[in-house]
Amino acid sequence: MTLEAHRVSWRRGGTLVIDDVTLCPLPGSTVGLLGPNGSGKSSLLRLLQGVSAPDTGRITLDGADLTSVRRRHVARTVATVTQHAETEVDILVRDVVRLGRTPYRSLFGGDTADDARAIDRALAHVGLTDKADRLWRTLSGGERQRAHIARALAQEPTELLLDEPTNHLDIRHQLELLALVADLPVTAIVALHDLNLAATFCDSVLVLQDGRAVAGGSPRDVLTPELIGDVYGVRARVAEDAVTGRSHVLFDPTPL
Ligand SMILES: Nc1ncnc2c1ncn2[C@@H]1O[C@H](COP(=O)(O)OP(=O)(O)OP(=O)(O)O)[C@@H](O)[C@H]1O
Repeated sequence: MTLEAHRVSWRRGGTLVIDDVTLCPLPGSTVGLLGPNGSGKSSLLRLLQGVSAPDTGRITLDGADLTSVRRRHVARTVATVTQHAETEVDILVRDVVRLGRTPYRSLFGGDTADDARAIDRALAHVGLTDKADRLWRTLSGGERQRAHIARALAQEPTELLLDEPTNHLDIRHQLELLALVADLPVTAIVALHDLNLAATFCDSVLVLQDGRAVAGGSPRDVLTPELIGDVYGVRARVAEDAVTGRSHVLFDPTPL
């Protein structure tokens, strides 16, 4: 399965929010979407999800225009974890995760053995098995975030779109979450602010600035002091970790 953006542009309220962006992830890879606040990361994820359609260009799923693919197929194939997906309704954690199985349901069916297995596996993956029967609103922010990830995993997608999934998470859970995503047999596109997490877990990164893709490739090639200075307006040094060979970004608080 491949979910791709081909030269997509999207205008909102007179602004070109996405400007001629192409993204063709390698199947199974983890792609980091980087860029400052307002650069278009969430907007590109919306287009990839099919929630909004680009004004020009195409989003394709396995080569077919996303607008022509059956909604149920998209709902099974593409899972999304967005920010601000909150509810105060009294619902159990397990039921939140169960929502991921909705695209597999028949109109009158209850849980199948496959549903139960997928829900249990997803809860275990994010370390929430022991909280499955808790009320959702009693979870901490980080636990809620992990429950959202579990919902997406229960869907058993081939494409996973995540918008700043490490928000709210402590460092251990940030690392665990991205390690989990990177190891999943899915193509994951992850909007991230933390350049070091991107360098550690992403196979490739796409950097957006004012809606345009200004750099793309391996974190090592893309995350240079020049690029970070140009795009984020901060002074940085980039070192190579002697053990992993991965880039490590060190920020200098003095202005550029
Ligand atoms: N409906 C809209 N009407 C007008 N402008 C919009 C609309 N939706 C998004 N924008 C603008 O598009 C730009 C990109 O927003 P987007 O949320 O995609 O950025 P982002 O990179 O995800 O930002 P952040 O890192 O702050 O989450 C912003 O300037 C935003 O104000």
